[in-house]
Amino acid sequence: MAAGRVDVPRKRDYYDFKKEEVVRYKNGSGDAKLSRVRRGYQNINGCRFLSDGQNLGPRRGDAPCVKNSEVSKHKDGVQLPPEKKRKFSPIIWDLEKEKEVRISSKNRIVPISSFSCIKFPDGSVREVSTVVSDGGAAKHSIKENLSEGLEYDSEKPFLVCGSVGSTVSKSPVGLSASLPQEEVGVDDLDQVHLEEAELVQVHGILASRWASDSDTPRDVSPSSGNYTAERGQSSKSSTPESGEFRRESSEDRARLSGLDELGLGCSSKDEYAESELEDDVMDVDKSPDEDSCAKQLQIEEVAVPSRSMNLFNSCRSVFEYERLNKINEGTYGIVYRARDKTTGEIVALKKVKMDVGRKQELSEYGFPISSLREINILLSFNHPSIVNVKEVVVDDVDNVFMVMEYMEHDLKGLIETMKHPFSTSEVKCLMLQLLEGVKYLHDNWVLHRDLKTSNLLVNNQGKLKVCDFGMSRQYGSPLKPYTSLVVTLWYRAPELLLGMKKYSTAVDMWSVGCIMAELLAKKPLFNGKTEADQIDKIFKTLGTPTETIWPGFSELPGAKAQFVKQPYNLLRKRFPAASFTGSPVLSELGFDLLNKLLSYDPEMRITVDDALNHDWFREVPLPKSQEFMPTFPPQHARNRHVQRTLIKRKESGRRECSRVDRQHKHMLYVPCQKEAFLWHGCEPAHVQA
Ligand SMILES: Nc1ncnc2c1ncn2[C@@H]1O[C@H](COP(=O)(O)OP(=O)(O)OP(=O)(O)O)[C@@H](O)[C@H]1O
Repeated sequence: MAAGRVDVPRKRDYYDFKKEEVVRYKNGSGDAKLSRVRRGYQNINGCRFLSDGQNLGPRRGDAPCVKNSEVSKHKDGVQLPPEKKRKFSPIIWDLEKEKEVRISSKNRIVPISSFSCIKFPDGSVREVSTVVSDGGAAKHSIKENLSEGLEYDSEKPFLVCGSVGSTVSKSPVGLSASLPQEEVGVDDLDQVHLEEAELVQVHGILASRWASDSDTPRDVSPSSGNYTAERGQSSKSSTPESGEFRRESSEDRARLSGLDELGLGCSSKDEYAESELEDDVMDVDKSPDEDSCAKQLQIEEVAVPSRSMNLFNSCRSVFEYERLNKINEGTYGIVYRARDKTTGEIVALKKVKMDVGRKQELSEYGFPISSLREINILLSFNHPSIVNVKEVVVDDVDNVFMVMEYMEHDLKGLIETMKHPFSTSEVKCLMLQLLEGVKYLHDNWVLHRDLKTSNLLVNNQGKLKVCDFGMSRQYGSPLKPYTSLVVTLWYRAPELLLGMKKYSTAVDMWSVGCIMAELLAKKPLFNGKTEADQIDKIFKTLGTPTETIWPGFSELPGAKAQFVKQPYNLLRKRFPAASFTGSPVLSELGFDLLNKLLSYDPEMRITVDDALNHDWFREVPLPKSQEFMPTFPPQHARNRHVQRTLIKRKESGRRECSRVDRQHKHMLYVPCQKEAFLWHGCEPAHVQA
């Protein structure tokens, strides 16, 4: 944690129920703090205060109260999120800027200019517009002194504190640094798009914690390309950046060099860090000056020529890799195993699907937004429990591939093929790694929103990594309404099923609970076929919620329906302490954790930090160490086994695979697809999927 920063129990600050609101107030000293009014008390820095000032202390399970003096403050005394460690900062999507930055799917050229507000060492904030035309040197002008009327001195170092990025491209694909906030859901892509487009109307960036973070600094800075990489893990960046995974070309460098001469860059890392701090505060309490800066600049943007930058232009070619076999296919990507021709390293190549269900994304933005989000987030993240994306490569027909570290299995496939469930100590090992990954996401203000066993990769070294960030998004304070059409049905939290729009990290924790149960039982916990069926299954096991156990439940949009009346929580029956019937057994502590992960009230649901500290991980059997985790034949080998079986069948004259081995059903699933057969020189006509 950075000096002066304090971890705050965020989930308690950002929920939005009818009876409680996240509010900001200013105390006598002018310090603005996040607080919440609920059930007669305010939550300030983790302590509950009655209206008469009496301190009730922290809530059950909360960390001790934070003293005011310990609270990290910026100039307005606003609490700051804990320091985040990243490879570098992700792009921020700004719906407000959508029109300016929208990528035309036809010509893929987006005219847009960039600007920045700069903060001088003396504290004054001024706006600088930057005009970079193709091939031309950068020109910029100081539009106005926004705060104190000080003279601009280009010799002085300064900090850049806010901007709207810009980017353009020609082939193969153009991407914008300021991308809109629409969501891509699993159920109905278009609907999700429209829904979030409507809901997240204004201030895409500027209104959120992430919003006001600077991007143009790096955008316009000559060191922009290297700077973020250099900062590496030490950067808690909540900043949008254009061209993050772009390699800086000599042309770009030349184009940007003029900015350097004029001092348009961060002069030191420390200053940059300070500027980020500034941004967080600006985000929360944006001054009219800053507002006017933004407005002014929006007008400016229309008029000035654009800077042209192609994010994928200098990507390596996919032909640097030898494609070995198809691993799996998801909704948004086809994943192949491949070998780096130069190093011989085995990698996974995820080809971004540009077709199915993505028409609207393509016509609107020229590139699937969910894939861009995934690329952006994964490139910026660096954690042992998050799949590592090494680079992005392109082919000669505009296909984009993510090059990821190769993992032999996904948990879903493993669970389906294993004869016996994981042992308790193996489940603990996997759960700890999963929770570490989720903690990293939540600490970095990202919701995964699609945690499920098929998105958890496992290798033969016993490592677990979270993948598939197509549904993930950044969140902040205050919460904004997001689509509830997220998370694959079986792992979807009840608040999402009931239509809550302002949700937060608890949705991921529910999914973690479902995953824990699945690991123990070797089958999904709630496998509903429709949303109604899913709710029904949850209520039948956990009991129908009431206002008492879930305050605010009855006010949720979906709560008006007639639900099954089941007054008891029957979860323990499915996970007894001892069993003679083959049910998965779970100790008191294990059940306590599972029960807390599956709490109805998202506010009461256990946080990732508390889950990681749960005593279940400290009781025997202790978590197995990774090196002692069982190994399994890799998926492609299992697929090859199935291929051989199918080819044999073909050779023996059988026209169809009439008998599908239940145990290997999932293996058959992949090779039964046309592409896999063509790959292996087979014909799909001989196989029934
Ligand atoms: N790095 C990897 N190494 C090995 N296999 C992988 C890797 N990444 C993904 N896979 C396999 O590909 C499958 C699909 O990947 P992924 O979930 O990223 O695609 P998707 O199209 O986003 O899927 P979804 O339909 O869940 O949205 C995974 O379930 C896993 O089996």
